[in-house]
Amino acid sequence: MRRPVIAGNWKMHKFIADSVATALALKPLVANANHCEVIIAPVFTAIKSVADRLEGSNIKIAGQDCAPEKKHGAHTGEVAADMLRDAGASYVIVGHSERRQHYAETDTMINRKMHAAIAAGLIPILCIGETLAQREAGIAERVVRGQIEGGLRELTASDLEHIIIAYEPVWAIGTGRTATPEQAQQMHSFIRRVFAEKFDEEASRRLRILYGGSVRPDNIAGLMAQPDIDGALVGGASLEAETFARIVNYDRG
Ligand SMILES: O=C(CO)COP(=O)(O)O
Repeated sequence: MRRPVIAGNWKMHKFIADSVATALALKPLVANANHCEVIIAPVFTAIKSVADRLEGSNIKIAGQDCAPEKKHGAHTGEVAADMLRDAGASYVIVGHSERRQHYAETDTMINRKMHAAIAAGLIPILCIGETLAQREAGIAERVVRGQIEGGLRELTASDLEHIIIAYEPVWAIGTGRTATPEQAQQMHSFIRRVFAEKFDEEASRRLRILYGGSVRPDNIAGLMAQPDIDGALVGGASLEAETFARIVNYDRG
């Protein structure tokens, strides 16, 4: 059985005080959510404050990105994976489409970040997904396969045990246009097949694949009912504690 993961990506939102207030409001609302892992990803500057206030709770912290370098050094503006860990994070989002699109992150760079995250003891959440143009051109699967192969290059079997993949079709992010549960399921099942083919059948059965892109309280249950959807990476709807808690506490039938 794969334990579901519901993660909130706060992107570049919230000052420290608001981050802490949202986290503290969320805490009692998800305290009984034993069916899943609950993760929030605040901005770098708020991680330590949020982590301190959530200590002992069932909410875990993710960074939104990390440096590709493992060793500390002259890398202005970067935050090392072990620094995130030091601040209280146990997960890190890697290769989000906004970083691929707006900050020119390549699969090669994303692969280095995966290695750095794992070396620091963080669980990386590797984001993959095609653009609308790629879907319309009929190359969505080819793109996703390339992102899996590129992103996971030279990871060992034991590394692969610990990663999470998030399928986030770019056309569904922040657009209100969610993939249908069937569209998402189709790609999730493809991702699991590629993973089994490239790596190992057994690990592919344990791999958790999250869906991201306009997830809301009213569409989460339909997505989670699909056999290969193991959770969600939520953007906009994770910013408000009450709304995110409704997603975490989705109707499990
Ligand atoms: O990018 C996302 C999560 O990483 C999804 O964002 P939205 O939920 O706002 O569409």
